Amino acid sequence: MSRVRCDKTAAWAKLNDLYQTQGRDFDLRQAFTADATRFETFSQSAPYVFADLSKNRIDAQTESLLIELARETGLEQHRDAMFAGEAINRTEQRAVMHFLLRSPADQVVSPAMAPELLKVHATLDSMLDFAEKIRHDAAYKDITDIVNVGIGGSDLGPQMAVLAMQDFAIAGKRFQFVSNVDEHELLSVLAELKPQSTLFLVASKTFTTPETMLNAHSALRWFKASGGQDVARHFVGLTTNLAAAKTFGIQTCFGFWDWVGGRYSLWSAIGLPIALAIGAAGFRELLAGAHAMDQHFQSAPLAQNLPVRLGLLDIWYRNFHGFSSRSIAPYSSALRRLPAYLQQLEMESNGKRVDMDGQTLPFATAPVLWGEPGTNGQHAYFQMLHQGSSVVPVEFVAVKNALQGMPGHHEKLIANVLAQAQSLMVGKTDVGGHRDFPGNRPSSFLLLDALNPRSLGALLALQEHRVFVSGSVWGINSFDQWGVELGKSLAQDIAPRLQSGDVQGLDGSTAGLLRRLRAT
Ligand SMILES: O=P(O)(O)OC[C@H]1O[C@H](O)[C@H](O)[C@@H](O)[C@@H]1O
Repeated sequence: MSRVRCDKTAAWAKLNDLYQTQGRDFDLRQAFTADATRFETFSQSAPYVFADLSKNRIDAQTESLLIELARETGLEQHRDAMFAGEAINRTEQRAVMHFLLRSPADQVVSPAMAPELLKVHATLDSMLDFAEKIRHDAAYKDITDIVNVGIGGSDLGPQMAVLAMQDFAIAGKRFQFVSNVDEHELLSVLAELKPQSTLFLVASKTFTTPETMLNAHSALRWFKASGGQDVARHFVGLTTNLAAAKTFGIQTCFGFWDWVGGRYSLWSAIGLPIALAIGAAGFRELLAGAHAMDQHFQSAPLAQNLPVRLGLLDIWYRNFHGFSSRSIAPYSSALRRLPAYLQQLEMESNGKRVDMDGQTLPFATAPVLWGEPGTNGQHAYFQMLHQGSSVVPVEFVAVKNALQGMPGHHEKLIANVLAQAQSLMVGKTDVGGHRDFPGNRPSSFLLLDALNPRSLGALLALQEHRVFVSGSVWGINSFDQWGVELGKSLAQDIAPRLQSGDVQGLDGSTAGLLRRLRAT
Protein backbone atom coordinates (compact mmCIF):
# COMPACT_ATOMS: atom_id res chain seq x y z
CA MET A 1 0.00 0.00 0.00
CA SER A 2 1.55 3.29 -1.00
CA ARG A 3 0.79 6.04 1.43
CA VAL A 4 1.08 9.82 1.38
CA ARG A 5 3.68 11.17 3.78
CA CYS A 6 1.86 13.13 6.46
CA ASP A 7 3.71 16.41 5.96
CA LYS A 8 2.79 16.36 2.24
CA THR A 9 -0.95 16.22 2.82
CA ALA A 10 -3.38 19.11 2.49
CA ALA A 11 -4.50 18.54 6.09
CA TRP A 12 -0.95 19.02 7.39
CA ALA A 13 -0.72 22.41 5.64
CA LYS A 14 -4.10 23.40 7.07
CA LEU A 15 -3.08 22.29 10.54
CA ASN A 16 0.06 24.34 10.20
CA ASP A 17 -1.98 27.42 9.28
CA LEU A 18 -4.35 26.73 12.14
CA TYR A 19 -1.47 26.47 14.55
CA GLN A 20 0.09 29.74 13.33
CA THR A 21 -3.16 31.68 13.40
CA GLN A 22 -4.91 30.26 16.49
CA GLY A 23 -3.34 27.11 17.89
CA ARG A 24 -0.21 28.80 19.21
CA ASP A 25 -2.25 31.18 21.39
CA PHE A 26 -5.04 28.79 22.27
CA ASP A 27 -6.20 29.45 25.82
CA LEU A 28 -7.98 26.65 27.64
CA ARG A 29 -9.64 28.99 30.10
CA GLN A 30 -11.16 31.07 27.33
CA ALA A 31 -12.21 27.92 25.51
CA PHE A 32 -14.22 26.80 28.55
CA THR A 33 -15.76 30.26 28.96
CA ALA A 34 -16.76 30.32 25.31
CA ASP A 35 -18.24 26.83 25.23
CA ALA A 36 -20.41 25.52 28.04
CA THR A 37 -20.45 22.07 26.43
CA ARG A 38 -16.69 21.75 26.05
CA PHE A 39 -16.43 18.91 28.58
CA GLU A 40 -19.07 16.86 26.75
CA THR A 41 -17.64 17.59 23.29
CA PHE A 42 -14.13 16.63 24.25
CA SER A 43 -14.80 13.66 26.44
CA GLN A 44 -15.02 10.15 25.09
CA SER A 45 -16.40 6.94 26.45
CA ALA A 46 -14.70 3.78 25.30
CA PRO A 47 -14.96 0.27 26.74
CA TYR A 48 -14.10 0.46 30.46
CA VAL A 49 -12.26 3.77 30.03
CA PHE A 50 -13.69 7.27 30.12
CA ALA A 51 -11.46 10.03 28.79
CA ASP A 52 -11.77 13.75 29.45
CA LEU A 53 -9.77 15.42 26.68
CA SER A 54 -11.30 18.86 27.24
CA LYS A 55 -8.23 20.28 28.99
CA ASN A 56 -6.23 19.94 25.78
CA ARG A 57 -5.42 22.70 23.33
CA ILE A 58 -7.88 21.53 20.72
CA ASP A 59 -11.17 22.68 19.32
CA ALA A 60 -13.60 21.13 16.87
CA GLN A 61 -11.67 22.45 13.89
CA THR A 62 -8.37 21.03 15.14
CA GLU A 63 -9.88 17.62 15.66
CA SER A 64 -11.59 17.59 12.29
CA LEU A 65 -8.35 18.55 10.51
CA LEU A 66 -6.49 15.86 12.44
CA ILE A 67 -9.06 13.35 11.28
CA GLU A 68 -8.61 14.61 7.73
CA LEU A 69 -4.89 13.99 8.23
CA ALA A 70 -5.59 10.45 9.41
CA ARG A 71 -7.75 9.82 6.34
CA GLU A 72 -5.23 11.29 3.93
CA THR A 73 -2.43 9.18 5.35
CA GLY A 74 -4.51 6.01 5.12
CA LEU A 75 -4.88 5.29 8.84
CA GLU A 76 -8.05 3.27 8.39
CA GLN A 77 -6.58 1.09 5.63
CA HIS A 78 -3.45 0.55 7.70
CA ARG A 79 -5.49 -0.41 10.76
CA ASP A 80 -7.62 -2.77 8.68
CA ALA A 81 -4.47 -4.30 7.16
CA MET A 82 -3.21 -5.07 10.67
CA PHE A 83 -6.51 -6.65 11.68
CA ALA A 84 -6.54 -8.62 8.40
CA GLY A 85 -3.22 -10.19 9.34
CA GLU A 86 -1.17 -8.53 6.59
CA ALA A 87 2.60 -8.37 7.09
CA ILE A 88 2.59 -4.69 8.07
CA ASN A 89 5.89 -5.11 9.95
CA ARG A 90 7.67 -4.81 6.64
CA THR A 91 11.26 -4.59 7.83
CA GLU A 92 10.86 -8.00 9.45
CA GLN A 93 8.25 -9.29 6.99
CA ARG A 94 5.88 -10.19 9.78
CA ALA A 95 2.23 -9.81 10.52
CA VAL A 96 1.29 -7.88 13.66
CA MET A 97 -1.46 -9.86 15.33
CA HIS A 98 -1.27 -9.39 19.08
CA PHE A 99 -5.01 -8.60 18.88
CA LEU A 100 -5.57 -12.27 17.96
CA LEU A 101 -4.29 -13.28 21.40
CA ARG A 102 -7.41 -11.72 22.88
CA SER A 103 -9.91 -12.71 20.20
CA PRO A 104 -12.54 -15.18 21.43
CA ALA A 105 -12.20 -18.71 20.07
CA ASP A 106 -15.39 -18.34 18.03
CA GLN A 107 -14.37 -15.04 16.43
CA VAL A 108 -14.82 -15.14 12.66
CA VAL A 109 -11.39 -14.55 11.11
CA SER A 110 -9.88 -14.95 7.66
CA PRO A 111 -8.92 -18.46 6.50
CA ALA A 112 -5.25 -17.50 6.90
CA MET A 113 -5.75 -16.46 10.50
CA ALA A 114 -8.00 -19.34 11.52
CA PRO A 115 -5.16 -21.82 12.23
CA GLU A 116 -3.35 -19.13 14.22
CA LEU A 117 -6.44 -18.51 16.34
CA LEU A 118 -6.68 -22.25 17.00
CA LYS A 119 -3.04 -22.29 18.16
CA VAL A 120 -3.69 -19.24 20.33
CA HIS A 121 -6.53 -20.91 22.16
CA ALA A 122 -4.83 -24.29 22.48
CA THR A 123 -1.84 -22.57 24.13
CA LEU A 124 -4.03 -20.29 26.22
CA ASP A 125 -6.06 -23.23 27.52
CA SER A 126 -3.01 -25.26 28.46
CA MET A 127 -1.25 -22.27 30.02
CA LEU A 128 -4.31 -21.42 32.09
CA ASP A 129 -4.71 -25.07 33.16
CA PHE A 130 -1.12 -24.99 34.28
CA ALA A 131 -1.69 -21.73 36.16
CA GLU A 132 -4.68 -23.23 37.97
CA LYS A 133 -2.68 -26.32 38.88
CA ILE A 134 0.07 -24.23 40.43
CA ARG A 135 -2.48 -22.08 42.23
CA HIS A 136 -4.71 -24.79 43.65
CA ASP A 137 -3.39 -28.36 43.23
CA ALA A 138 -2.27 -30.02 46.42
CA ALA A 139 0.77 -31.29 44.48
CA TYR A 140 1.96 -27.68 44.04
CA LYS A 141 1.05 -26.39 47.48
CA ASP A 142 4.74 -26.12 48.27
CA ILE A 143 5.32 -23.55 45.47
CA THR A 144 5.22 -20.21 47.25
CA ASP A 145 7.53 -18.11 45.08
CA ILE A 146 7.31 -17.37 41.39
CA VAL A 147 10.32 -15.71 39.80
CA ASN A 148 10.00 -14.31 36.29
CA VAL A 149 13.37 -14.04 34.58
CA GLY A 150 13.04 -11.81 31.52
CA ILE A 151 13.70 -8.29 30.26
CA GLY A 152 12.00 -5.67 28.08
CA GLY A 153 8.65 -6.92 26.87
CA SER A 154 9.23 -10.19 28.72
CA ASP A 155 9.34 -8.28 32.00
CA LEU A 156 7.68 -4.87 31.89
CA GLY A 157 4.17 -5.96 30.85
CA PRO A 158 3.75 -8.88 33.26
CA GLN A 159 5.44 -7.02 36.08
CA MET A 160 3.25 -3.95 35.64
CA ALA A 161 0.10 -6.09 35.38
CA VAL A 162 0.86 -8.30 38.40
CA LEU A 163 1.39 -5.16 40.50
CA ALA A 164 -1.71 -3.54 39.04
CA MET A 165 -3.79 -6.59 39.95
CA GLN A 166 -2.60 -6.76 43.55
CA ASP A 167 -6.18 -6.68 44.88
CA PHE A 168 -7.01 -9.79 42.82
CA ALA A 169 -3.84 -11.78 43.42
CA ILE A 170 -3.84 -15.16 45.10
CA ALA A 171 -2.75 -15.13 48.72
CA GLY A 172 0.28 -17.12 49.74
CA LYS A 173 2.31 -16.76 46.55
CA ARG A 174 4.96 -14.12 46.03
CA PHE A 175 5.91 -12.80 42.61
CA GLN A 176 9.37 -11.50 41.79
CA PHE A 177 10.80 -10.14 38.55
CA VAL A 178 14.46 -10.39 37.70
CA SER A 179 15.48 -8.46 34.61
CA ASN A 180 18.77 -6.66 35.16
CA VAL A 181 22.00 -8.48 34.48
CA ASP A 182 23.39 -6.67 37.54
CA GLU A 183 23.82 -9.60 39.91
CA HIS A 184 22.42 -7.62 42.83
CA GLU A 185 18.94 -8.08 41.49
CA LEU A 186 19.09 -11.86 41.21
CA LEU A 187 21.10 -12.27 44.41
CA SER A 188 18.66 -10.29 46.51
CA VAL A 189 15.73 -12.31 45.17
CA LEU A 190 17.48 -15.66 45.64
CA ALA A 191 18.52 -14.77 49.17
CA GLU A 192 14.89 -15.11 50.23
CA LEU A 193 14.16 -18.36 48.40
CA LYS A 194 14.36 -22.12 48.76
CA PRO A 195 14.65 -24.20 45.58
CA GLN A 196 11.87 -26.60 46.50
CA SER A 197 9.31 -23.80 46.89
CA THR A 198 10.35 -21.72 43.85
CA LEU A 199 9.03 -21.77 40.31
CA PHE A 200 11.24 -19.99 37.76
CA LEU A 201 9.64 -18.70 34.58
CA VAL A 202 12.27 -18.08 31.94
CA ALA A 203 10.55 -15.54 29.73
CA SER A 204 12.15 -14.60 26.45
CA LYS A 205 10.60 -14.36 23.02
CA THR A 206 13.90 -15.25 21.36
CA PHE A 207 15.49 -17.22 24.20
CA THR A 208 18.78 -15.61 23.20
CA THR A 209 18.70 -12.26 25.05
CA PRO A 210 22.07 -12.26 26.85
CA GLU A 211 20.88 -10.75 30.14
CA THR A 212 18.01 -13.23 30.46
CA MET A 213 20.16 -16.19 29.47
CA LEU A 214 22.84 -15.30 32.03
CA ASN A 215 20.25 -14.72 34.76
CA ALA A 216 18.49 -17.98 33.90
CA HIS A 217 21.74 -19.97 33.93
CA SER A 218 22.76 -18.38 37.24
CA ALA A 219 19.33 -19.20 38.70
CA LEU A 220 19.73 -22.79 37.50
CA ARG A 221 23.19 -23.02 39.04
CA TRP A 222 21.84 -21.68 42.35
CA PHE A 223 18.92 -24.11 42.18
CA LYS A 224 21.22 -27.12 41.80
CA ALA A 225 23.80 -25.86 44.29
CA SER A 226 21.10 -25.27 46.92
CA GLY A 227 19.85 -28.85 46.66
CA GLY A 228 17.15 -28.39 44.03
CA GLN A 229 16.45 -31.70 42.33
CA ASP A 230 13.73 -31.49 39.78
CA VAL A 231 14.67 -28.88 37.16
CA ALA A 232 11.76 -29.88 34.95
CA ARG A 233 9.28 -29.14 37.74
CA HIS A 234 10.80 -25.83 38.81
CA PHE A 235 11.74 -24.18 35.48
CA VAL A 236 9.17 -23.24 32.87
CA GLY A 237 9.84 -21.58 29.51
CA LEU A 238 7.78 -18.83 27.89
CA THR A 239 9.15 -18.39 24.40
CA THR A 240 8.80 -18.68 20.64
CA ASN A 241 12.05 -20.66 20.62
CA LEU A 242 10.98 -24.00 22.07
CA ALA A 243 14.15 -25.74 20.87
CA ALA A 244 16.45 -23.39 22.81
CA ALA A 245 14.32 -23.80 25.95
CA LYS A 246 14.63 -27.57 25.63
CA THR A 247 18.40 -27.31 25.32
CA PHE A 248 18.38 -25.29 28.54
CA GLY A 249 16.72 -28.30 30.24
CA ILE A 250 13.19 -26.97 30.32
CA GLN A 251 10.39 -29.42 29.66
CA THR A 252 7.27 -27.35 30.33
CA CYS A 253 7.09 -24.63 27.75
CA PHE A 254 4.35 -22.30 26.58
CA GLY A 255 4.92 -20.89 23.14
CA PHE A 256 3.94 -17.88 21.11
CA TRP A 257 4.68 -16.70 17.60
CA ASP A 258 6.79 -14.24 15.64
CA TRP A 259 3.74 -12.10 14.91
CA VAL A 260 3.66 -11.03 18.58
CA GLY A 261 6.08 -8.17 19.24
CA GLY A 262 7.90 -8.31 22.57
CA ARG A 263 6.26 -5.14 23.89
CA TYR A 264 2.84 -6.48 22.80
CA SER A 265 3.29 -9.90 24.37
CA LEU A 266 1.71 -9.78 27.82
CA TRP A 267 -1.44 -11.30 26.30
CA SER A 268 0.52 -14.39 25.24
CA ALA A 269 2.39 -17.03 27.26
CA ILE A 270 4.49 -14.11 28.53
CA GLY A 271 1.42 -13.32 30.65
CA LEU A 272 1.78 -16.52 32.69
CA PRO A 273 2.81 -14.60 35.86
CA ILE A 274 -0.41 -12.60 35.52
CA ALA A 275 -2.44 -15.79 35.13
CA LEU A 276 -0.70 -17.31 38.15
CA ALA A 277 -1.57 -14.20 40.16
CA ILE A 278 -5.20 -13.66 39.13
CA GLY A 279 -6.18 -17.10 37.85
CA ALA A 280 -7.62 -18.35 34.58
CA ALA A 281 -10.90 -16.45 34.92
CA GLY A 282 -9.07 -13.23 35.73
CA PHE A 283 -6.74 -13.62 32.77
CA ARG A 284 -9.68 -14.22 30.46
CA GLU A 285 -11.23 -11.00 31.80
CA LEU A 286 -8.02 -9.12 30.98
CA LEU A 287 -8.20 -10.47 27.42
CA ALA A 288 -11.90 -9.61 27.18
CA GLY A 289 -11.23 -6.00 28.19
CA ALA A 290 -8.53 -5.69 25.55
CA HIS A 291 -10.75 -7.32 22.94
CA ALA A 292 -13.52 -4.82 23.65
CA MET A 293 -11.02 -2.01 23.03
CA ASP A 294 -9.86 -3.74 19.80
CA GLN A 295 -13.44 -3.70 18.57
CA HIS A 296 -13.87 -0.06 19.54
CA PHE A 297 -10.68 0.84 17.64
CA GLN A 298 -11.83 -1.14 14.59
CA SER A 299 -15.37 0.08 14.40
CA ALA A 300 -15.98 3.42 16.15
CA PRO A 301 -16.10 6.40 13.77
CA LEU A 302 -12.76 8.22 13.86
CA ALA A 303 -14.29 11.24 15.62
CA GLN A 304 -15.49 9.04 18.51
CA ASN A 305 -12.63 6.59 18.52
CA LEU A 306 -10.58 7.04 21.68
CA PRO A 307 -7.26 5.56 20.48
CA VAL A 308 -7.60 7.67 17.32
CA ARG A 309 -8.36 10.86 19.26
CA LEU A 310 -5.43 10.29 21.61
CA GLY A 311 -2.99 9.35 18.85
CA LEU A 312 -3.95 12.39 16.78
CA LEU A 313 -3.64 14.65 19.81
CA ASP A 314 -0.12 13.28 20.20
CA ILE A 315 0.61 14.37 16.59
CA TRP A 316 -0.83 17.85 17.20
CA TYR A 317 1.36 18.33 20.25
CA ARG A 318 4.53 16.78 18.85
CA ASN A 319 4.54 18.20 15.34
CA PHE A 320 2.72 21.52 15.63
CA HIS A 321 3.16 22.65 19.24
CA GLY A 322 6.60 21.05 19.37
CA PHE A 323 6.07 19.48 22.81
CA SER A 324 8.83 16.94 23.12
CA SER A 325 7.61 14.90 26.07
CA ARG A 326 4.51 13.63 27.76
CA SER A 327 4.22 12.84 31.43
CA ILE A 328 2.11 9.92 32.55
CA ALA A 329 0.69 10.23 36.04
CA PRO A 330 -1.25 7.21 37.30
CA TYR A 331 -2.98 8.17 40.54
CA SER A 332 -2.87 4.59 41.69
CA SER A 333 -0.04 2.94 43.49
CA ALA A 334 -1.01 -0.34 41.83
CA LEU A 335 -0.23 1.26 38.46
CA ARG A 336 3.23 2.36 39.54
CA ARG A 337 5.01 0.44 36.78
CA LEU A 338 2.68 1.77 34.07
CA PRO A 339 5.07 4.59 33.07
CA ALA A 340 7.95 2.14 32.55
CA TYR A 341 5.74 -0.18 30.54
CA LEU A 342 4.47 2.71 28.40
CA GLN A 343 8.01 3.93 27.81
CA GLN A 344 8.85 0.72 26.01
CA LEU A 345 5.50 0.60 24.25
CA GLU A 346 5.74 4.10 22.84
CA MET A 347 9.43 4.84 22.57
CA GLU A 348 10.49 1.46 21.20
CA SER A 349 7.56 1.51 18.79
CA ASN A 350 7.77 5.07 17.52
CA GLY A 351 11.29 6.21 18.43
CA LYS A 352 12.35 6.17 14.78
CA ARG A 353 13.46 8.78 12.31
CA VAL A 354 12.95 6.94 9.04
CA ASP A 355 9.79 5.84 7.26
CA MET A 356 8.80 2.31 6.20
CA ASP A 357 11.18 2.56 3.24
CA GLY A 358 14.10 3.80 5.29
CA GLN A 359 13.78 7.40 4.10
CA THR A 360 14.71 10.05 6.67
CA LEU A 361 11.70 11.95 7.96
CA PRO A 362 11.92 15.73 8.29
CA PHE A 363 9.58 15.93 11.29
CA ALA A 364 9.66 14.79 14.92
CA THR A 365 8.26 11.43 16.02
CA ALA A 366 7.87 9.76 19.46
CA PRO A 367 7.98 12.10 22.44
CA VAL A 368 9.86 11.21 25.59
CA LEU A 369 7.47 9.50 27.95
CA TRP A 370 8.07 9.70 31.66
CA GLY A 371 6.31 9.76 34.98
CA GLU A 372 5.71 8.42 38.44
CA PRO A 373 2.55 7.56 40.32
CA GLY A 374 0.62 10.33 42.03
CA THR A 375 0.67 11.83 44.50
CA ASN A 376 4.42 11.11 44.68
CA GLY A 377 5.24 13.05 41.51
CA GLN A 378 3.66 16.18 43.00
CA HIS A 379 6.37 16.27 45.62
CA ALA A 380 9.14 15.86 43.08
CA TYR A 381 8.83 17.16 39.54
CA PHE A 382 5.37 18.72 39.35
CA GLN A 383 7.07 22.03 40.17
CA MET A 384 8.42 21.94 36.64
CA LEU A 385 5.09 20.96 35.14
CA HIS A 386 3.43 23.97 36.78
CA GLN A 387 6.10 26.64 36.50
CA GLY A 388 8.88 25.31 34.27
CA SER A 389 9.84 26.88 30.96
CA SER A 390 8.57 23.97 28.85
CA VAL A 391 5.02 22.79 28.45
CA VAL A 392 4.62 19.07 29.10
CA PRO A 393 1.20 17.57 28.43
CA VAL A 394 0.23 15.28 31.29
CA GLU A 395 -1.88 12.15 31.06
CA PHE A 396 -3.61 11.45 34.37
CA VAL A 397 -5.03 8.01 35.07
CA ALA A 398 -7.46 7.70 37.97
CA VAL A 399 -9.73 5.02 39.39
CA LYS A 400 -13.22 5.92 40.58
CA ASN A 401 -14.02 3.05 42.93
CA ALA A 402 -11.19 1.57 44.89
CA LEU A 403 -10.94 -0.85 47.72
CA GLN A 404 -11.29 1.34 50.76
CA GLY A 405 -9.68 -0.32 53.71
CA MET A 406 -8.65 2.92 55.34
CA PRO A 407 -10.84 5.97 55.68
CA GLY A 408 -9.95 9.08 53.73
CA HIS A 409 -7.14 7.79 51.53
CA HIS A 410 -8.96 7.31 48.26
CA GLU A 411 -10.77 10.65 48.54
CA LYS A 412 -7.45 12.40 49.14
CA LEU A 413 -5.95 10.69 46.11
CA ILE A 414 -8.86 11.70 43.88
CA ALA A 415 -8.93 15.25 45.25
CA ASN A 416 -5.26 15.54 44.38
CA VAL A 417 -5.54 14.28 40.83
CA LEU A 418 -8.44 16.63 40.14
CA ALA A 419 -6.59 19.53 41.73
CA GLN A 420 -3.44 18.91 39.70
CA ALA A 421 -5.27 18.78 36.39
CA GLN A 422 -7.26 21.84 37.40
CA SER A 423 -4.32 23.91 38.57
CA LEU A 424 -2.21 23.09 35.51
CA MET A 425 -5.00 24.57 33.43
CA VAL A 426 -6.32 27.48 35.50
CA GLY A 427 -3.00 28.71 36.85
CA LYS A 428 -2.78 31.71 39.15
CA THR A 429 -1.44 35.01 37.95
CA ASP A 430 -2.62 37.57 40.48
CA VAL A 431 0.39 37.45 42.77
CA GLY A 432 3.38 37.90 40.51
CA GLY A 433 6.90 36.58 40.33
CA HIS A 434 7.72 33.30 42.01
CA ARG A 435 4.14 32.65 42.93
CA ASP A 436 2.72 32.98 39.44
CA PHE A 437 1.39 29.91 37.70
CA PRO A 438 0.98 30.55 33.97
CA GLY A 439 -1.75 27.90 33.62
CA ASN A 440 -3.04 26.84 30.20
CA ARG A 441 -1.02 23.65 30.65
CA PRO A 442 -2.77 20.76 28.92
CA SER A 443 -3.72 17.40 30.32
CA SER A 444 -5.84 14.38 29.50
CA PHE A 445 -7.70 12.48 32.16
CA LEU A 446 -8.36 8.75 31.83
CA LEU A 447 -10.86 7.45 34.33
CA LEU A 448 -11.55 3.79 35.11
CA ASP A 449 -14.64 2.87 37.11
CA ALA A 450 -12.52 0.30 38.91
CA LEU A 451 -9.08 -1.16 38.40
CA ASN A 452 -9.82 -4.79 37.56
CA PRO A 453 -8.59 -7.26 34.94
CA ARG A 454 -11.14 -6.10 32.40
CA SER A 455 -10.43 -2.38 32.71
CA LEU A 456 -6.68 -2.98 32.80
CA GLY A 457 -6.93 -4.97 29.56
CA ALA A 458 -8.89 -2.14 27.95
CA LEU A 459 -6.50 0.55 29.20
CA LEU A 460 -3.47 -1.28 27.82
CA ALA A 461 -5.05 -2.05 24.45
CA LEU A 462 -6.03 1.62 24.26
CA GLN A 463 -2.40 2.58 24.71
CA GLU A 464 -1.24 0.04 22.11
CA HIS A 465 -3.65 1.42 19.55
CA ARG A 466 -2.92 5.09 20.21
CA VAL A 467 0.75 4.30 19.56
CA PHE A 468 -0.35 2.57 16.35
CA VAL A 469 -2.26 5.71 15.31
CA SER A 470 0.61 8.16 15.69
CA GLY A 471 3.12 5.71 14.19
CA SER A 472 0.81 5.13 11.25
CA VAL A 473 0.31 8.84 10.53
CA TRP A 474 4.08 9.36 10.73
CA GLY A 475 4.49 6.47 8.30
CA ILE A 476 6.98 4.58 10.43
CA ASN A 477 7.15 0.90 11.28
CA SER A 478 6.03 0.78 14.90
CA PHE A 479 6.77 -2.93 15.16
CA ASP A 480 10.52 -3.32 14.71
CA GLN A 481 13.31 -2.21 17.05
CA TRP A 482 16.56 -2.10 15.10
CA GLY A 483 17.75 0.68 17.39
CA VAL A 484 18.60 -1.78 20.16
CA GLU A 485 20.86 -3.97 18.02
CA LEU A 486 24.07 -1.91 17.85
CA GLY A 487 24.50 -1.73 21.61
CA LYS A 488 23.91 -5.48 21.88
CA SER A 489 26.61 -6.37 19.36
CA LEU A 490 29.10 -3.86 20.78
CA ALA A 491 28.58 -5.34 24.27
CA GLN A 492 29.53 -8.69 22.79
CA ASP A 493 32.67 -7.17 21.35
CA ILE A 494 33.60 -5.38 24.57
CA ALA A 495 33.03 -8.27 27.01
CA PRO A 496 36.20 -10.24 26.00
CA ARG A 497 38.22 -7.01 25.87
CA LEU A 498 37.56 -6.52 29.60
CA GLN A 499 39.58 -9.72 30.08
CA SER A 500 42.25 -9.18 27.43
CA GLY A 501 42.67 -5.43 27.69
CA ASP A 502 42.69 -5.17 23.90
CA VAL A 503 41.63 -1.65 22.92
CA GLN A 504 42.47 -1.98 19.25
CA GLY A 505 39.88 -0.26 17.05
CA LEU A 506 37.99 1.34 19.95
CA ASP A 507 37.25 5.06 20.09
CA GLY A 508 39.34 7.10 22.52
CA SER A 509 36.74 7.39 25.23
CA THR A 510 35.76 3.71 25.30
CA ALA A 511 39.46 2.74 25.24
CA GLY A 512 40.20 5.15 28.10
CA LEU A 513 37.36 3.83 30.22
CA LEU A 514 38.33 0.23 29.51
CA ARG A 515 41.93 0.90 30.61
CA ARG A 516 40.65 2.57 33.77
CA LEU A 517 38.34 -0.33 34.52
CA ARG A 518 41.25 -2.75 34.23
CA ALA A 519 43.74 -0.66 36.22
CA THR A 520 44.69 -2.15 39.57
O1 LIG B 1 11.84 -11.50 24.96
P1 LIG B 1 13.25 -11.36 24.50
O2 LIG B 1 13.50 -12.03 23.18
O3 LIG B 1 14.21 -11.83 25.55
O4 LIG B 1 13.51 -9.84 24.27
C1 LIG B 1 13.48 -8.92 25.31
C2 LIG B 1 13.57 -7.49 24.80
O5 LIG B 1 14.84 -7.26 24.27
C3 LIG B 1 15.04 -6.71 22.99
O6 LIG B 1 16.30 -6.15 22.95
C4 LIG B 1 14.01 -5.74 22.50
O7 LIG B 1 14.47 -4.42 22.51
C5 LIG B 1 12.71 -5.80 23.25
O8 LIG B 1 11.68 -5.46 22.36
C6 LIG B 1 12.45 -7.15 23.85
O9 LIG B 1 11.22 -7.11 24.54
